[in-house]
Amino acid sequence: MPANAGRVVAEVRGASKVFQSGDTKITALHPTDLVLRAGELLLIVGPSGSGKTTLLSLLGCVIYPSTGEVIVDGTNVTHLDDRALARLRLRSIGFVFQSFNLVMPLTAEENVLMPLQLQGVPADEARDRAAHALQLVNMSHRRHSLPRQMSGGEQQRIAIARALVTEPPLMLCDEPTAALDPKSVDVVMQELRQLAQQGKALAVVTHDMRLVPFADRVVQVANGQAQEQLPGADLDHH
Ligand SMILES: Nc1ncnc2c1ncn2[C@@H]1O[C@H](COP(=O)(O)OP(=O)(O)OP(=O)(O)O)[C@@H](O)[C@H]1O
Repeated sequence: MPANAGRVVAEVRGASKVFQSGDTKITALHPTDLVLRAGELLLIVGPSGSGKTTLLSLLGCVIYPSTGEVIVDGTNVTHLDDRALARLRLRSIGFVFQSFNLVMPLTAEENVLMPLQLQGVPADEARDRAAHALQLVNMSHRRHSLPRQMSGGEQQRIAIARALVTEPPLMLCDEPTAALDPKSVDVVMQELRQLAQQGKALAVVTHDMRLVPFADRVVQVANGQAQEQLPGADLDHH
């Protein structure tokens, strides 16, 4: 077990989100409490429009809560300005998306180098760290490939390497397997599981109930209400 296992990496305390569009207010998420610790993979499931992405966006410091607090990597983000929030995201959070979001004209290695270049890491050190990240997702042999020369599963593993190269304690994944064939789903989820075992905290939003066996904990969101499922509970299949 990694030394940091059990450390609280992200916490949502009574956080809610209300979106105002014209005269109407939409409560995307009712007040929610959630603690995410190092060493665990949390799955966030629920039907379309239920509030999953809103919860992930709060954890990701992409939006501010309407009420309550969000604490990431020891920092209460509620009162940070946009720039401080962006710095926190770059330092503490790795994002993985459904559509990989790789930069197409760049090689796998160049994509993984990008966050380090943004952080101003010296070139030699950056190359070593990118090589290590590619090794962690077993993609060293494809470092010179362009995204279009790789399968969806391979591209997602490069995206995971890019997310973890800055060594963030928190990784947030939005439908990371939605564009993948079943075999690649398995490979990608194994990679994410392994990262949890190495001490990262991961939250994964999905519609896909087949991912449940890879999770340590499952939170189900319905109509903006998040509820933690007890292990072995019979989950609604949406
Ligand atoms: N920027 C916004 N402005 C107004 N309403 C929003 C905004 N973002 C989300 N919503 C609304 O909040 C509710 C929850 O949305 P959210 O994206 O969190 O759902 P979701 O569970 O992630 O859905 P999906 O699985 O389809 O991505 C929805 O009713 C949505 O229309």
